Amino acid sequence: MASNDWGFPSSAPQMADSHPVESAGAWDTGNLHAALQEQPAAPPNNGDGAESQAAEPVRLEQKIPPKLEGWVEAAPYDYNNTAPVEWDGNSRVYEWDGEAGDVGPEYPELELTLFGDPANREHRGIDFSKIASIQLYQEGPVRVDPIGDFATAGLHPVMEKNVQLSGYDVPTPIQRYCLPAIHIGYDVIGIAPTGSGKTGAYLIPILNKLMGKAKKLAAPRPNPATYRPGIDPPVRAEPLVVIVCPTRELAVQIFNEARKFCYRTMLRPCVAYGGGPIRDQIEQLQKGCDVLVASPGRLCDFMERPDVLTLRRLRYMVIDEADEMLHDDWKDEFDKILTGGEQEEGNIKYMLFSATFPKRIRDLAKEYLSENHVRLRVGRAGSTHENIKQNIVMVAPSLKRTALMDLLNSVPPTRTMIFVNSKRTADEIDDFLFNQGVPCVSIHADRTQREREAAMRAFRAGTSPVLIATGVTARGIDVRNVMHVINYDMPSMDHGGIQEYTHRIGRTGRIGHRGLATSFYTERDEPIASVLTRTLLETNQEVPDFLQEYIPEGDARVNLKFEEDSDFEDGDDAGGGDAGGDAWGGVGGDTAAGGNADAGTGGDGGGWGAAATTTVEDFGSGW
Ligand SMILES: Nc1ncnc2c1ncn2[C@@H]1O[C@H](COP(=O)(O)OP(=O)(O)OP(=O)(O)O)[C@@H](O)[C@H]1O
Repeated sequence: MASNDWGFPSSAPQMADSHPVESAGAWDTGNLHAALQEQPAAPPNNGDGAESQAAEPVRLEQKIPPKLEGWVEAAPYDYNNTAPVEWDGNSRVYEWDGEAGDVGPEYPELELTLFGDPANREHRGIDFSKIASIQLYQEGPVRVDPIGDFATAGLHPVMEKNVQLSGYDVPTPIQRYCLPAIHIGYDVIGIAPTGSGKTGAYLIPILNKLMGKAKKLAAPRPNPATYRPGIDPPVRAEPLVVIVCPTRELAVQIFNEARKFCYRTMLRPCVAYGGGPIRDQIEQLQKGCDVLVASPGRLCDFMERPDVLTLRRLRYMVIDEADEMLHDDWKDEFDKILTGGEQEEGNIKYMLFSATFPKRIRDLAKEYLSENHVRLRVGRAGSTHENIKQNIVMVAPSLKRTALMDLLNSVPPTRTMIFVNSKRTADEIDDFLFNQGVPCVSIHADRTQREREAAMRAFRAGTSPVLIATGVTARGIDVRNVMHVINYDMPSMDHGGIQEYTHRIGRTGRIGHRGLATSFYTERDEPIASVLTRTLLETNQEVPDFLQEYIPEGDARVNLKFEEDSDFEDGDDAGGGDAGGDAWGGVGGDTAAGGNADAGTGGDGGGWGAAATTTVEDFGSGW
């Protein structure tokens, strides 16, 4: 389709021309095509344990539609497939046979499974000049000196190798500060944009710190080389590290990262998540578990079985996607996890991470974190970054489906995530797109875990490059080369509002890559209009005509104010010390005025979440 009535880019070159801030090349077709060529027809080894298991999910109609030009063929779900389910939680981990000292030997075959093909390991296309210019703010009673690179970070040689194998050449800003903070032994709150490496920011230093000490700290476990499940006596899981996150998909993803960083160490990672096979999960735990990644419901369930799990050895508790975890829906589980598992208070370091930062996290932090904790923030909490080009398109509700097809046809076929606000819409859009020949899958809370895992595998493998999801199920999901995020429904202000928008569009433009986010806007979305407009302005995006009336008066960029900042409490900074009120709020402002900002190369205001012209005062002053 050459043109359309919706204002979509009608071809990739037009996208290049229409990008308001980037120099030539940011949106050229070369980037898009290169990314597309990185999607192999056969499932690639993404190092996520998904390589050989792609399957398709359920949808209402199963007749195979004609293939849509440019896309791989849409495949129906195979109800006759009676093969045993390959649960993600059973993916192979490095197993130490107890004889090799603190560090185990290399296993090239497992290395390939964990880290993928060496040819694909480096993170091509990352704009590290941008990363170096990102501003980071430290606040609170303690400050740390950042590391410059991984080589001089004091990592154990095996961890350094694992970092290399993961394709990490240069630490991201949140990693530069988290590594020393966790190494020294502080509690940490880390707030950084979507896709900026928060998982590595806590996993690398925590596991590094435990390396070499596992013999002393970890519970005894059977020798995996000789252990016979069901015959030999099992052990109870006594993890040193627990990582809690809100969704099953994210738990699996973090587990897969932990599998990489635990390679050749004595530390054994496990994952526990709702919907997954409880028996298998218990069997895994009974082989010993040092690092447990879990969704809250299943974790609480296991905590009630003291023969399966105890937290008495716990040293590190990480809460990922902390703001979602603090949602009232999770309150009971959360209280229980933080206080009800035999853990020894005083021995545990707490870490909270998220891209968005509502007041609830700050209150929780005060309750659980030690007074001497480190608070790190990259850009304004909840800000989106300029790597993502954001288009907002006015669409009549009745024409959304047509608009969606036009949109998909107006850019080259690429890995795409489509967000909707209800499970029903997810089903309907999945059905609709499938029947149009679009190779899609969908996930939402009513799907069985088997279907959810099959859908994620197919999406990661590229056999179904379009994923339809409700917002919450896709929190934190990291899939390479998602080039386009579509908000078929704009997030509602009652369910996450602009923070939800930030998390959703953050599925693209990750770790220095570029991405496109297109959001359908209807008259019913008026409640989000004002904060959406300010978000667009903050990251130098084009504001469409129908949102012009929401641009703040005066110098628009200077007058940006965000509700979530307005409840920052003055004088709540236990130590402060840096000039200018030590705020976390500054977005690309003058370092002197903005407190303890680290702008790497001096900052051009063009980094992730950084908008050059806003001042610190606009966002309040500290906690
Ligand atoms: N230093 C690094 N160099 C190269 N790639 C990295 C580095 N750190 C992390 N990555 C990769 O960047 C991607 C995004 O990282 P991650 O998922 O941790 O982001 P995040 O900040 O947790 O995002 P979100 O807020 O959306 O959950 C991952 O694929 C990860 O492997």
